[in-house]
Amino acid sequence: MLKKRILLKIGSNTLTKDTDHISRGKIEDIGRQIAALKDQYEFIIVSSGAIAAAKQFVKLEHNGEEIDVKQALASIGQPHLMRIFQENFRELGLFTSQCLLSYSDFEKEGSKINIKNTINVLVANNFIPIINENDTVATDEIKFGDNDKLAGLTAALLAADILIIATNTDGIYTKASLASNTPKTITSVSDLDELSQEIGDSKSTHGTGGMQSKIDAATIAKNAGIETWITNGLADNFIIDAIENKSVFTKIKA
Ligand SMILES: Nc1ncnc2c1ncn2[C@@H]1O[C@H](COP(=O)(O)OP(=O)(O)O)[C@@H](O)[C@H]1O
Ligand SMILES: N[C@@H](CCC(=O)OP(=O)(O)O)C(=O)O
Repeated sequence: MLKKRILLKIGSNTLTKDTDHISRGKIEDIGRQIAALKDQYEFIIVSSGAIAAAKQFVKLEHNGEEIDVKQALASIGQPHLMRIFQENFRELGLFTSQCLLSYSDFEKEGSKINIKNTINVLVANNFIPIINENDTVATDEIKFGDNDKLAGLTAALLAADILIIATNTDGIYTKASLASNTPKTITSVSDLDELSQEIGDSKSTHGTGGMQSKIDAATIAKNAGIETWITNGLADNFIIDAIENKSVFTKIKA
């Protein structure tokens, strides 16, 4: 049976479960679901969380918002993040690998071919590629920190069937419901311009992109014929529940 390919993007807030620490429990929850689904689905992960991982181990002299400090934190945290993935996934019989990519790589035909070939070899050999931005070389101009777009570009390049963006809300809420503090999810939509009208510019503690960047990622996916699901990664079993339609999330049709 031909497996469906899922590109799973995990935001910093999902990985930390909205705390100051990377949650081993959440990484285990994700691994357990991937293991349960592995006969029908193959997974490629885009994971944020390098900066969040570093903050749990170090306090740099300048622990500010400067781009070079964030880049240094990402460099410190990325190996810790990968170690946590590796330790938890190995217990479940899953193998992981790391790919660090830059936006500029998606502008070079040669690099795109290499990314595609490498990841296809990894997946064919049952390794789960875990992708993050190559934060050391990223610059302000190419919008450092926004892994949603990276997930959209990767899903398109690797011809995923579904792009799942895990965040800390039950998908995208209507603006009116947010204003009245009774969040109501937009469950199915195909007009992305209409959807953008519903978005506020708020972000959560560790997040960088906010909801608009998830819609930008969905736009890239849609143009490549890929459906996007925006799901609540804080919930246990969120991937399987979305597949089985047991949870409330936003489906952006291709
Ligand atoms: N219409 C909306 N529905 C849901 N969340 C929204 C909406 N508009 C803005 N947001 C904000 O987007 C945040 C998710 O994006 P972000 O903080 O970047 O998280 P992540 O780390 O998962 O990428 C939500 O926590 C919320 O504050
Ligand atoms: N690439 C960096 C920043 C990514 C980030 O925070 O993005 P997101 O949580 O998807 O809004 C990291 O791994 O910490």
